[in-house]
Amino acid sequence: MQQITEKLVCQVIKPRTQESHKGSFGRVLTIGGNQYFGGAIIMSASAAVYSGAGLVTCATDPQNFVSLHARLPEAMVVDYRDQQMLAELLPQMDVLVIGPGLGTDATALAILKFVFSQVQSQQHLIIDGSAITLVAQQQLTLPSAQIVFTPHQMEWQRLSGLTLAEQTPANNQAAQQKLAATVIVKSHRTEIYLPGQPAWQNPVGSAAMATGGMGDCLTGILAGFLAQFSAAPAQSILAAVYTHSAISDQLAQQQYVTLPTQIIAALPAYMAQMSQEK
Ligand SMILES: NC(=O)C1=CN([C@@H]2O[C@H](COP(=O)(O)OP(=O)(O)OC[C@H]3O[C@@H](n4cnc5c(N)ncnc54)[C@H](O)[C@@H]3O)[C@@H](O)[C@H]2O)[C@@H](O)CC1
Ligand SMILES: Nc1ncnc2c1ncn2[C@@H]1O[C@H](COP(=O)(O)OP(=O)(O)O)[C@@H](O)[C@H]1O
Ligand SMILES: [Mg+2]
Repeated sequence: MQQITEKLVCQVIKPRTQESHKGSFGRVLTIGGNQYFGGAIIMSASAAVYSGAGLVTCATDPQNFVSLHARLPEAMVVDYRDQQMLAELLPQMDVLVIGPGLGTDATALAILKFVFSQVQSQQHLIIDGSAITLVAQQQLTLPSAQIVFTPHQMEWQRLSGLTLAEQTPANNQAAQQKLAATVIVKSHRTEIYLPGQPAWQNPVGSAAMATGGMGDCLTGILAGFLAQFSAAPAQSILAAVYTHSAISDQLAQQQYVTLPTQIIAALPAYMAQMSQEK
């Protein structure tokens, strides 16, 4: 299996063009966070902002508006039940994230179906957490879009029908081809299945990352990278997966556990470091 390298990350994270503005670095909408899981979508939106997305909006339960603004005043908010507002916002977006903390109730399903009905074929759609569970349970037809699934092994079992023991590279690749989407199967050594490519493995990361919210954080990094490094989406996806774990490894030199919020805070410095390496 091909291993992602730091060199690949440096090829993606380049110094920014000075003649630029927030519109140059992409628009992201993160959708999720019910009344119980607000933290998940706050971490996703935060990771998108801290990894450099130009403009980030968060569609969530209004109960999360105050905490989101307190943590992340850079983000705009919208009520995820407000279909009229969502219909206006969606076409402006380069990247959509759906699922962190969305839950699997009727409200969540209605939001997911609405987003599937509105997304356009050129838009990147990152499907995570509860949204993966809903796609699997409800056997939803996937829309035409640039889809990236980010399941952990249990979510991948729901989506692919493969038990953990059956999740071999060959079986995973066959299941990914059936879905006709990019699939990031998250584990200790995460595997990335991109359409038309041999599989990739992430060689970095450790048990210091085994904390709730770590995958929510990854969705935001993926969104930030896809939004601003839009010329090479496959490379951006690989670089985002590596960056998430490499930052944890740096922090883990001094820490027993590395929190998603600490990885988010360290994103700008890590990206500056990578952008300066030859
Ligand atoms: N602060 C928050 O608001 C948080 C909200 N979360 C949200 O909670 C919802 C449910 O997601 P969960 O993942 O907790 O629940 P799931 O029911 O989808 O899966 C969790 C179970 O899968 C098992 N598992 C097996 N292999 C695994 C692997 N490689 N990685 C992770 N788990 C593995 C674990 O034992 C775990 O108990 C999602 O929408 C998620 O985004 C979680 O991200 C946790 C933090
Ligand atoms: N032991 C580990 N070694 C390396 N990476 C890990 C380990 N445990 C968790 N991770 C990483 O943390 C993330 C967990 O994602 P996920 O289970 O979706 O978290 P959550 O839903 O709580 O946000 C994945 O990127 C996974 O690869
Ligand atoms: Mg998750």
